[in-house]
Amino acid sequence: MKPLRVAMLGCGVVGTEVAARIVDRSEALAERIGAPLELSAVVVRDLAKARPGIDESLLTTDAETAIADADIVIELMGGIEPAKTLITAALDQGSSVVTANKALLAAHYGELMSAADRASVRLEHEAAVAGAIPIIRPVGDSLAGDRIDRIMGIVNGTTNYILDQMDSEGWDFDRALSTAQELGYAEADPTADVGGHDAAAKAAILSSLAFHAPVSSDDVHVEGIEGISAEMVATAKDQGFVIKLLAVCERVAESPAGPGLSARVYPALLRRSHPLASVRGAFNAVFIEAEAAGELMFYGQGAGGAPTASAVLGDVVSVARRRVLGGRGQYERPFHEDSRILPISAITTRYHITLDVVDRPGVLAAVSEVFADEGASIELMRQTVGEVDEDEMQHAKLVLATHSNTEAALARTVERLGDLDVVRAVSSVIRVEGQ
Ligand SMILES: NC(=O)C1=CN([C@@H]2O[C@H](COP(=O)(O)OP(=O)(O)OC[C@H]3O[C@@H](n4cnc5c(N)ncnc54)[C@H](O)[C@@H]3O)[C@@H](O)[C@H]2O)C=CC1
Ligand SMILES: N[C@@H](CC=O)C(=O)O
Ligand code: NA
Repeated sequence: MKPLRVAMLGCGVVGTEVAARIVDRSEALAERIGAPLELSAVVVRDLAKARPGIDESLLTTDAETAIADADIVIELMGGIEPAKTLITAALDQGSSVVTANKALLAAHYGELMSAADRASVRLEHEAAVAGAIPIIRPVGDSLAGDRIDRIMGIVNGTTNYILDQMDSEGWDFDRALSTAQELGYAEADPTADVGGHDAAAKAAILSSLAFHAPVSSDDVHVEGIEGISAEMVATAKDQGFVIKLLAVCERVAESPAGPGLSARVYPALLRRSHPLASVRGAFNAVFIEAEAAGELMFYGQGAGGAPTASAVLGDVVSVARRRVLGGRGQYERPFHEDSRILPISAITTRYHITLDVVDRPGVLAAVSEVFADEGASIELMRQTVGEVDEDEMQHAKLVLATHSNTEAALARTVERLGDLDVVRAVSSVIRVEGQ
């Protein structure tokens, strides 16, 4: 059978691994597809850069010609433009596209999927969420007959690596981040990882698929790990917790703002016995709660060249098979459910609040009064003796674990605690997830 021509756009950490495998595994891939794959072009920015293992004659800076000449296009350059224009051109001419670009998908999911639909081709993106872990197909296809109620996961390898190295090795933030970059886990601009935006893009894609409604990255409440200090990591550890950057996507049946969907990303405490607490390094894990299936858990490498290449190549085999067999496969489109996104203030969570207080009678009463006023309640309070300051005032550290309450009530409580005379500083506020 005639070879299927594959153009690859971008040849960095992931692209290098994908190109090498298309060549090295050509026989096995041809068997699985029913036709050989031919890497027809590798679009790069810099032709002079050494790329061991890649046939130099394939390198080009001319993306348009490479696409025009291809049956399948793999987009691994990242970013919104020119990726969006190039993918659209590929789809419009009838080529199937495989991408790992979550930033682009989370911003323009509906538009790009419609372009694929119009041209009766596929736009596959398994690598865009949780790297090597098969999660797009399970959520979008395998569970399409069920009702997904909640997804909670670690979906960013870089931040999990950073938090894990701080927790287990006592590394500082900067050292952990630069090592994550060296290992190929981080985005070209690592503030996307650290600021939670990469995880938010993944939460948007998962929410769209799980809830059959358009959810974009702008709909996701995002907090990153910039504010997580070595002290917070150590305190969490002392108390039997670990800090993880979590993505939570859920259907909320009741809230002060009514029913709706919530998608959010923030660092949170998990008990060390929680299954997500043992997710180390750049690994990811995703828990799904579905009405009929019950609980499901997916675990594996969420970042890095080779693991991501595995997901990309799975998609390449899938779209190539379809070209051989004919037919485009089924898409659910347009999304048919309401995407009423709830504000974070309407969501129910729990907080751990650490206060630096003056150690004198009446402190606990003042703190408790604020909680009572705001309708929030304390589950646990722990006080440890602090330092004596320059005014010879004895300080104490007060850690308060709250019961579940709305974010609005907890935020107001924290604000009012900070205004109390006896509170020198609100040292940290962090949510708690899991049992
Ligand atoms: N590195 C990882 O672990 C994972 C990455 N991804 C996604 O995969 C994509 C690629 O990521 P990496 O390989 O890590 O990034 P990278 O930065 O290592 O590679 C991107 C390559 O594309 C090239 N490029 C960018 N714009 C270009 C243009 N206009 N023309 C030609 N070449 C261009 C860059 O020069 C670079 O060599 C991104 O969308 C990323 O979000 C997804 C999952 C995991
Ligand atoms: N930068 C991302 C790469 C994979 O999606 C991450 O760290 O998870
Ligand atoms: Na995946």
